[in-house]
Amino acid sequence: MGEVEEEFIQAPEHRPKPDITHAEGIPLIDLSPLNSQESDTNSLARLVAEIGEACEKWGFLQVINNGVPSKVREKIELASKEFFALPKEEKKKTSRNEVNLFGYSDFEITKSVRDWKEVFDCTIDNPTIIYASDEPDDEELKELTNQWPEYPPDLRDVCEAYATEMQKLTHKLLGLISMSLGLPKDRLSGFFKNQTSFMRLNYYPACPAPELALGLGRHKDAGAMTILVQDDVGGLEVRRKSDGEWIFVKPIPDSYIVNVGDLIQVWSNDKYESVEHRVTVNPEKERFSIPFFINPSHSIWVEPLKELINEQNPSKYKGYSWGKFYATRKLSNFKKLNTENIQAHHFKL
Ligand SMILES: O=C(O)CCC(=O)C(=O)O
Ligand SMILES: [Fe+2]
Repeated sequence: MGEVEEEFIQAPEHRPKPDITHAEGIPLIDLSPLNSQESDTNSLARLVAEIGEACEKWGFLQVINNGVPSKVREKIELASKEFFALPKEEKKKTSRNEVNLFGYSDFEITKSVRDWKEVFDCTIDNPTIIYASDEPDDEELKELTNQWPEYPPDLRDVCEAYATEMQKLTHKLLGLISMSLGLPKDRLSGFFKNQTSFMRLNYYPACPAPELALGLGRHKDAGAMTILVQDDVGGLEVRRKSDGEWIFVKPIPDSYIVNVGDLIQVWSNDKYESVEHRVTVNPEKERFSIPFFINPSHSIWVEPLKELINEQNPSKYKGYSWGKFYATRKLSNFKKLNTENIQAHHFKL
């Protein structure tokens, strides 16, 4: 076991399997009905039904003809490679810390095991408002802004251009998800005014012990929804709802992977579940990915949507403050936790 340090080694039951199962099932959804001006009501209704089915059966889907220009994606992928290729001392000039929660880090722990990765985080709203502390009664707020490295000099511009495109895609998807729940198109979008959304550049270096370590341990995304772009190396695995099997998500050029996060699970009162996923590493190849985490305002109280609950389908959650949840999560990056990190399922009734 000497090939990687102890802190990266997963317990035997969480190690990747040598024979990966390829996902035929993760639905591939064509968003072109949204792009044409006079798209007929039938094609839109079909799209809404496909989205609903994917959210219910998989919690994951991939979208093509998504309206995101390839150039915007190519530029951020290139800039990300340039940034992570820099010497560690250079990258560490933008290290995130308890004051600056956004920036570079080579240290993240998921479910008590260290991930084989480096990240660069930046927030979307400038500034982003969050609660200053995780104390329930402390109303003090603080403003978060980004730190940008000197190299590559265009990193800020390409991230901002990418974020603009992701916002457009976010609102298309939130509209489709709302409609698929039988709700007005704009039912969810209001939660995202003064959002706490952020994006991350992920770098998974080649790993000498891919059978022992993971690039990112099993987890669910705590926010509303995530839109991810991955390169052609592959490594993302999703836990299939039907049988709990880990399924490899095959890279598809120009597609974006979308997954339901814990908040959509709560809002939909468990109709759409947030699904576990993880990232395996490769002995020869490094891998890059870019998740865009869509999170509501710190002021949002999270609970099942009233229209979706009734006597037959009572609320499955007690409400919680997104802002306090988020502050607890963000600050926990800088604390050594002996207990499980805060999770949406802790609010289950
Ligand atoms: O790198 C990936 O493919 C997945 C990343 C992810 O799940 C996350 O950062 O939450
Ligand atoms: Fe994730």
